[in-house]
Amino acid sequence: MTDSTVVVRVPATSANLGPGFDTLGLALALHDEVEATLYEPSSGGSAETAEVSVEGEGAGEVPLDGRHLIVATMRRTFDRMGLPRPSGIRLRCVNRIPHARGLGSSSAAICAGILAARALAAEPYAAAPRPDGTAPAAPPSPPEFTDDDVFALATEIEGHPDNVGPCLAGGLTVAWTEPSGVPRMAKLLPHADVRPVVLVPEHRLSTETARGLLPASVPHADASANAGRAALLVAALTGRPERELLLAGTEDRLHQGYRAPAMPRTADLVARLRALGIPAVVSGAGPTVLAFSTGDKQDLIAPEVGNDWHIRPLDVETRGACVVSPETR
Ligand SMILES: Nc1ncnc2c1ncn2[C@@H]1O[C@H](COP(=O)(O)OP(=O)(O)O)[C@@H](O)[C@H]1O
Ligand SMILES: N[C@@H](CCOP(=O)(O)O)C(=O)O
Repeated sequence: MTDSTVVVRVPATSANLGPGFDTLGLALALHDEVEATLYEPSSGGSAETAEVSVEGEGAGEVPLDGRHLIVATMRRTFDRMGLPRPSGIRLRCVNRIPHARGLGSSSAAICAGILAARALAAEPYAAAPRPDGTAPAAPPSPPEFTDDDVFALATEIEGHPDNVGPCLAGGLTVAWTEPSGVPRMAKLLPHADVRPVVLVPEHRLSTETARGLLPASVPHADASANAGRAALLVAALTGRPERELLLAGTEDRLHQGYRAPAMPRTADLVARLRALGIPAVVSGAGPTVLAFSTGDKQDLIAPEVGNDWHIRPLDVETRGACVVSPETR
């Protein structure tokens, strides 16, 4: 059986955008690339094997075996598709999205794994034995695994849909959950004058830690304030951006304040930028800061940012995650 390979390209994302906790997200033109191959191990495939190489962000840190997030996600996707797991998965990862900074690296990895597995399931592959050692059934023809299925599985693994939505669809997404538990999203395109700048610190904060700081309930007045700001922000981002509207539309009372003790330098930088009239928020669960640069205030950002932070103006990624053939990489 010949090896089959796909290359998947996935963007960074900035979630929440201030008031849109677990709802709003924006795709950014900073990408990870993953080359995924299904192969038949020379040992004859007595067990599931994985070989991973990583270049760039996370190199020397993430596991290089079956615990790697993309490998684990690929196996889970084969399970979900009702197909036998492949016996060998080889990954070559080129990572540009910083880890644990609030730029959706885990969501990008999960989306990459699901899209790679879906694409590779379309070709014949060597399947691993069942856990009881018996031979797997011949892979049936791949089932229909829709884009909605991809979004639902990625949300299930990631735990929230606001990074997964823009990672898969590109642009600005509004995500919500149906009463049945099914996640949904709507995609919008921000106005071409929307210019995101991310301010990325060296230090990290895991999303899990940041979520642990949130209270179980919030005052009704705060929920109401955020609903109004989130609606305003969608209008401000999709129309010609006006700084005053972006500033008002990026106010939040639901998560940033509660999380500030875990990222005091981020909270301080957001407050200083906002005092200068620059719409700034915590990107995702932090500690990166996302600012919307408007021509007149752009030069005020750099002097506020310390030397150990990277200032990165990034375009909005309008297309989202995609499978590209290895030849056109
Ligand atoms: N490309 C990747 N390959 C393997 N693991 C990854 C990758 N990207 C993220 N991860 C895992 O996810 C963790 C970061 O996830 P998280 O705390 O949610 O932060 P982020 O805001 O970057 O998504 C990393 O420390 C790593 O364990
Ligand atoms: N809504 C989530 C977003 C987390 O984004 P990440 O990029 O930090 O993973 C949250 O605020 O917890």
